[in-house]
Amino acid sequence: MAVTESGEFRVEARAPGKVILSGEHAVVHGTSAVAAALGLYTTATIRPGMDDSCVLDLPQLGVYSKWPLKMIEELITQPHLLNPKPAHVTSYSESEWPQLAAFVERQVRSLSAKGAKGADAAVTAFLFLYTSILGLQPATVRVSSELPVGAGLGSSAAYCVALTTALLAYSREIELPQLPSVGEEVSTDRKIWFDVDEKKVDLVNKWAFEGERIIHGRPSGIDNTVSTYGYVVKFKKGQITRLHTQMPLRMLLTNTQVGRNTKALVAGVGERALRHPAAMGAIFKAIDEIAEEVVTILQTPPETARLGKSGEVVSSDECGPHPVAKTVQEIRLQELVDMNQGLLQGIGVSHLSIESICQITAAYRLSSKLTGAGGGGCVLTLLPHKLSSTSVELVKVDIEGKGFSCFEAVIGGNGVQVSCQAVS
Ligand SMILES: Nc1ncnc2c1ncn2[C@@H]1O[C@H](COP(=O)(O)OP(=O)(O)O)[C@@H](O)[C@H]1O
Ligand SMILES: C[C@@](O)(CCOP(=O)(O)O)CC(=O)O
Ligand SMILES: [Mg+2]
Repeated sequence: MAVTESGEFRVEARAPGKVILSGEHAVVHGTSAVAAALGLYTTATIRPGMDDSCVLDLPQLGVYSKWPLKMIEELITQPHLLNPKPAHVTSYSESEWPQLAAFVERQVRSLSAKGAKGADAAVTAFLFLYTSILGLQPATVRVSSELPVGAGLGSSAAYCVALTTALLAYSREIELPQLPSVGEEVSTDRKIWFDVDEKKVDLVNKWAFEGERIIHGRPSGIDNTVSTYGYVVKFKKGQITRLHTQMPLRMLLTNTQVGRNTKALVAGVGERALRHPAAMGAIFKAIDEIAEEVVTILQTPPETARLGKSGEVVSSDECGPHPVAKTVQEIRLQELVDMNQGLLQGIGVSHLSIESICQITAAYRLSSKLTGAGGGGCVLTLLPHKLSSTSVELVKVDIEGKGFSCFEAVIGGNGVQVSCQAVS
C-alpha cells in the first residue's frame, strides 16, 4: 500500500458499458445470455471531502448535492449500519432504511427538471453504497459517463461498478497502485489504469449487483458482471464463462433516442410471464437455445462461404452496390439475431423505432436486434467482417437520414480499472 506524506489521495475507477448479443430479459428468468464489454466508460472520482460533508456530482442527471455528514447520519437508524464493512456485502432494504426514500425524494424534487429523471434511484444507490463501504467519511464524489443513460448499453451497471470500485479503493479495501510522490505532477495523458486485484474483483461485482438491485428491481446480474470482468461472456444463473471468440465481432449501434426504463420493462415481462406461463416459458426456452448456439458459433473458427458454379460466393449477399462475402458463421449468426428479435417482439419489449431500424438494415441484408431492455434504447446491427467501410457508411447515412444516431462499436475490451493520484 502506497500512502502519501499527507495521507491523502484521489481515486478514479472506470467501468465499461455492455452490449447483449443474445438473451436479454430471458436471462432474468434463468436462461443463457451472451454479452460483451463496450468501449465506452463511466468514471467515478473520489477526492478528499471538506467541512465534514459529502458532495455528490452526477452531471448526466443534473444532480449536484452537498450534505453535512450529520444529515446522512440521521438516516442511519440501525446501529449496526453505523460501522462500514466493505468486505461484507449486504443488501439494501427499505425496512432497514425507513427514512432514506423520503430523504431522496425531497432532494430530487429540489433538482431541475433534467435532474429528476432516474435521479432518485441513482442517489439511493449512491447513499447505500457510500455509507456501507466508506461510512461517514467526508468525500467529494463525481460520476460521469460516455454512455447514453437509459439506452440499453448498461449505464446503470457501469455506474454501480465504477462507484463501488472507487469507494472500495478509497476505503483501501482494494489495494492502490503506487502513488506518485507528493508534488509530482501527473498529467491526464500519463494516467495509468490498473486492473482491480483478482482477489477483490468478485467483491466489486457483488456490491455492484446490490446497487443494480436498487436501480432495476430484479437484475439478472449480467450487466454488472460484464462491466466488472470485461471481454465476451456467457452468463446463466450467476455462472459466468469467458468466451474465447474465434470470429471478429463487428457491429453498428443505433440509438433510437426513445427513452425507456429497464425496471419497468423487466417488471412488464415478469407480469406477462405470470399471465401466460407456458407460452412465455416456451419463448424463454427458444431464447436460451439461440444464446447457446451463439456461444458455439462464436467459438468456431471462421469458414469461408463456398463459391457457386459461376464463381459467385454462394452465401454472399448484396449490400447496396457492394457485394459482401459472409462466412458461414456470420450467416448463421444473422439468422439467430433475426429470430431473437422476433421473440423479443413477442414478449412485448420491441418498439416501432426498433422495427424501423431493423427494416432499414434488412434492405442491406444486415440483421439487427434490440440490445438491453428494449422499448426504445439501442439496436445492434451485425456487420460482416469483410463489409467495406464504404458500405458501412452507406448504411449509416441511411439510418441517420431517418433521424437516428449510430456508431461502430468497440467491443470485448477490459473490465473495471482503477487509477489514483496523491493530493498534496
Ligand atoms: N452516469 C450516471 N450518473 C448517474 N446515474 C446513472 C448514470 N448512469 C446510469 N445511471 C442510473 O441508471 C439509470 C438508467 O438505468 P437503466 O434504466 O437500467 O438503463 P441502462 O442501464 O440501459 O442505461 C438512470 O436513470 C440512473 O438512475
Ligand atoms: C433486460 C435485461 O436483460 C438487461 C437490461 O440492460 P439495460 O439496463 O437495458 O442496459 C435485464 C437484466 O438482465 O438484468
Ligand atoms: Mg441498466
